[in-house]
Amino acid sequence: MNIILLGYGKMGKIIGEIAESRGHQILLKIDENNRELLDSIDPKPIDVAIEFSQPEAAVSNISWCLNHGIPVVSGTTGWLDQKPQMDQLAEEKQTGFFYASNFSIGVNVFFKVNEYLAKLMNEVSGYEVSIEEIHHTAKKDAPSGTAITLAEGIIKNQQAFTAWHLSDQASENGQSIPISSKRIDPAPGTHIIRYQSEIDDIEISHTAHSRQGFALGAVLVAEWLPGKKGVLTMNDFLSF
Ligand SMILES: NC(=O)C1=CN([C@@H]2O[C@H](COP(=O)(O)OP(=O)(O)OC[C@H]3O[C@@H](n4cnc5c(N)ncnc54)[C@H](O)[C@@H]3O)[C@@H](O)[C@H]2O)C=CC1
Ligand SMILES: O=C(O)C1=N[C@H](C(=O)O)C[C@H](O)C1
Repeated sequence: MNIILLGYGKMGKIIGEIAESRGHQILLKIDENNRELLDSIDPKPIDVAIEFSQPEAAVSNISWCLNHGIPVVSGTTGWLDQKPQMDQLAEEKQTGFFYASNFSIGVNVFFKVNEYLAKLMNEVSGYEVSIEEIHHTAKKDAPSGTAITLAEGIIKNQQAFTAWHLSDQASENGQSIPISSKRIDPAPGTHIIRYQSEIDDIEISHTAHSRQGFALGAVLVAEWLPGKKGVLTMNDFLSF
């Protein structure tokens, strides 16, 4: 497959290595310093784009791909207020658009465990829920996209919650899940869900040991996406 990388930082570099090791060709590596190359490239040979850039760059990168009919896998976090516009563009252009806050297969198992635990905890009283995420100090957004997905998984399954908030900011109401964001090098990504009561605590966690799992997941999705149309998610890709 012919791949272009939009964003060639920590993630783009590992994705490129994994893609090449699986026999794919990287036609172009775009970062903030060579973006003008997109104006002159011939889009026809491109099978798929993989976009891991920065919150402020995601929308223009994804729009460029969809407007040229190029399927795009995006993992950039921190821009989701504009996702509805990108979803609409993908449907209009009938081009595959796949976003996930976390491409690690292990984290996607963890998302399901979180939803199941939230359902169980809906039936018991006396516990307070909270989320903690720990990432490296270069991370630009807080909370992490993964922490937001975890919060959404709890909100979907627990009547008591309608929102989330950063724990160092005031919450608008009592129906909001606190998320604490810690920045400690070199943490690639740790997420913890805690239910605490007077009597005991229940805790589940996922700890990434490197960025390998995120990058491999993105390449596997990029191999699967070409030929599919419109908005797709991990629920379409995974069989569980
Ligand atoms: N969904 C997932 O599984 C994961 C998502 N991420 C997210 O991916 C994004 C990138 O993460 P890292 O590689 O660690 O960041 P990084 O800071 O190492 O790399 C970002 C890259 O984007 C480039 N860039 C900036 N503006 C650009 C533009 N207009 N067009 C193209 N490239 C541009 C920068 O030059 C840099 O090369 C972040 O939003 C992060 O939260 C990170 C790991 C896993
Ligand atoms: O910026 C990162 O590094 C990561 N970002 C993603 C997020 O915001 O959830 C995924 C992963 O945790 C690493």
